Amino acid sequence: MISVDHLTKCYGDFKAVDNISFEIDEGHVYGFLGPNGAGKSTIMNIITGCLSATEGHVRICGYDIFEEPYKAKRLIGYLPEQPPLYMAETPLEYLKFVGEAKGLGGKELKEQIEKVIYQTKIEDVKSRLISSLSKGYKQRVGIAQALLGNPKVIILDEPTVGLDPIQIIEIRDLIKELGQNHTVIFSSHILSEVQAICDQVLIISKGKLVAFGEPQNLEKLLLAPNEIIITTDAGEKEIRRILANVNHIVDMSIEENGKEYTVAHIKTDHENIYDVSRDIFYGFAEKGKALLEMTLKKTNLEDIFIELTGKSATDIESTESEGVDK
Ligand SMILES: Nc1ncnc2c1ncn2[C@@H]1O[C@H](COP(=O)(O)OP(=O)(O)OP(=O)(O)O)[C@@H](O)[C@H]1O
Repeated sequence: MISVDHLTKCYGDFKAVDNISFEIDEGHVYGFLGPNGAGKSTIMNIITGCLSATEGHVRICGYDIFEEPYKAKRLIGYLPEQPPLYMAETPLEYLKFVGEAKGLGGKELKEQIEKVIYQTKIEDVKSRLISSLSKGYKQRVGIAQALLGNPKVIILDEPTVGLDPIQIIEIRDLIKELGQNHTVIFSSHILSEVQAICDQVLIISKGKLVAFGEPQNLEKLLLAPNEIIITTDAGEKEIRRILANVNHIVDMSIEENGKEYTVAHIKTDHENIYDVSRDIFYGFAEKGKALLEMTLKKTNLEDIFIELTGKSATDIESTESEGVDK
């Protein structure tokens, strides 16, 4: 349904999104999880056609967002981080305005407005000025405008930020409900939130996609080793040739130190690092090159985990063993 292919976005010299690729299937709730500044909003703004990309492609149901923006954008409803609300209007007036801008009119517009007001539970406030509504209700009005036109995909950028705990629960429930009839993508920097709502989670850090998987495996994904360090007697060119045939390598750096061996740091997004280390082993064996040493290491994923949860792996282990003792 959504295909993101080698997407990169630079702001001047700064790479906010770095060569990201992923596929989104129909009918699930996807969470973009990452610390502040990870690049979540930038990716969402590009997917929705609000921002250009430096490199790469985004296709919505086969339509390229840059080449066929009209067809692609009709399939998406978007709530940006700052909801584009007109404070001096009522939700009814605002939804009429947005609906008309989306090409709706007459009976169809009236019916759709009634439907989104019902779905987002804003019936009681529909005739009050938006400026007088609580943050939670303003967010609901923002979601209502995204639903107009019945788009297949709903994209919500940090929809629970700034809400009180009760409003947060209500918006999370609403997202789950929307997931029954739409493909929903939302962003968050709260691990427990995406664990509670999503079918699939994409973890973004420093502009890179560092993990993609089911929420129940998230902690495992974040705490698993994701770097393989090899020492070999092959040279840099040969290493690159061999590793080009190994899947799930997302990054590598090679130190050729002028001695008879070379050290390569290889990063992988595979949830089972042994599948990757096995392929590397056979790749070198096939070419008759010795692997003198191979080490598996956790890199930045544990730091991301700590940033998202405030807990370290040791905290998690001690909580688990406390649970066992009881
Ligand atoms: N217009 C811009 N010009 C320069 N840098 C930008 C611009 N917009 C975003 N950035 C930078 O790009 C990086 C990614 O920003 P982005 O807003 O996409 O992150 P995010 O994951 O959505 O974070 P947050 O949750 O804090 O909004 C940040 O370092 C940010 O400062």
